[in-house]
Amino acid sequence: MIVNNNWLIGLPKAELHLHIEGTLTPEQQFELAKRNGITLAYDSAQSLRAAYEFDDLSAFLALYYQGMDVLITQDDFYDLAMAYFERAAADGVRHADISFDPQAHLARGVALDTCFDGLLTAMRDARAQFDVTSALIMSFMRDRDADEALEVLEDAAPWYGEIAAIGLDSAEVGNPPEKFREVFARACELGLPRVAHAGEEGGPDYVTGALDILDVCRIDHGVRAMEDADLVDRLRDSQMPLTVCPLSNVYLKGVARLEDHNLPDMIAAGLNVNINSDDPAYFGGGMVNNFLACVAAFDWDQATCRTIAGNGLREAFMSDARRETLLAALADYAD
Ligand code: HPA
Ligand SMILES: [Zn+2]
Repeated sequence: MIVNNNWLIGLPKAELHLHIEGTLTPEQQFELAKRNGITLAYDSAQSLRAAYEFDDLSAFLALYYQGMDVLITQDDFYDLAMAYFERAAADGVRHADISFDPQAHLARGVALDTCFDGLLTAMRDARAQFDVTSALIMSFMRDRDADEALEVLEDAAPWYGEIAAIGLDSAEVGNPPEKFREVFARACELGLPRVAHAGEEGGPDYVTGALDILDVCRIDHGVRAMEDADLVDRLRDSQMPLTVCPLSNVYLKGVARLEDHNLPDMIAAGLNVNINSDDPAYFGGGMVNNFLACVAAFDWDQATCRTIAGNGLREAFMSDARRETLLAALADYAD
C-alpha cells in the first residue's frame, strides 16, 4: 500500500526528541520580538528564514541560541509550546517528550520558574485542547560548565515531580559524557531518568560513554554508533532506544542526502530506533515531514512506518494507561 500524507497524519505517533526552543518559527520570533520590544538582526521573517543554512551543528546552534532571546516571559514560553502542540496535533502526534535548555534562559536573566510555569501550563492545556500528552526533559548544555549544570539541577528541586528526565545537548565534540559524570550521578541519586545526545557529531565513543558513565535510558541521535560493530551488538541486545532525527541530520550536514543516511542499516541491525523532528522550525518540519522524507528516500512501506511509530510509542515517557491507549490505536489503524 502507498504511504501518503494523510495516512501518515492518521498514524498514531509519539515524538521523543524535540527541543521546544527549536519549534520557534521565524514568524513567531518576530511576533515575540515585537511584544517584548526587541529589535532583531533581520528585517523580516523571510530574511531570517533565508539565513537558515548550516554547515554543521555549531553553525546551527549559534543561530538557535540567538533566536531564543525573544523568550522572556511565562506567556512567551506558554505561547511557544502551545503553537508547537497545535502543529504537532495537526501532524497526528499524540504524545511528545519536549526538552528545554534552562541554562540558555538563565544566562539571559530568565528565571527557572518562568520557563517551568509557562511550559507546564501549556502541557496541561495541550492535553485538554488537543489530546496531546507530553513529558518534560530538562536538558543541560554540554558546552557550559558541569558545575553550572549541577547548580541548575539543585535549583530545579521544586519541579522534580514534573521532570520526566534530564538530558544533555548542544555542542557535542570536545564535550564528552565524562564531563557530566557528577551531574548525571546526582540525577540518578534523585531518581531522575537520564537521556543524552550522543553520536550525532561525536564518534561511537560518545555513545559508549553515555551508556557507561551517564547511565542513560535513551540515546538521542546515536547514528555514529554504527561505526563500532561491538557497540551495535550491545545496542541491539539491550534494545536501547535511539531517537534518530533524519531531516536534522541532513540539515546539519551529517549526511549529504537522506538517501545516504544509515537509518535503514540501523533498522536492519535490529536496533530500537524511532524518528523525530529535533528542531522542526529549523530542519524542514515536523513528524509527518520526517516520515515522508524517509518514505521517499528509503521506500518505506506502511509496515515499516508502523514499526517505527510503535517504537516511539513504546519508549516515550508516558503513563502505562496512555501507552496502552495509543498502542491500541496503532494496532487498530487501518491500511
Ligand atoms: O541536534 C542537536 N544537537 C545538539 N543540541 C541541540 N540543541 C538543539 N538541537 C540540537
Ligand atoms: Zn536534539
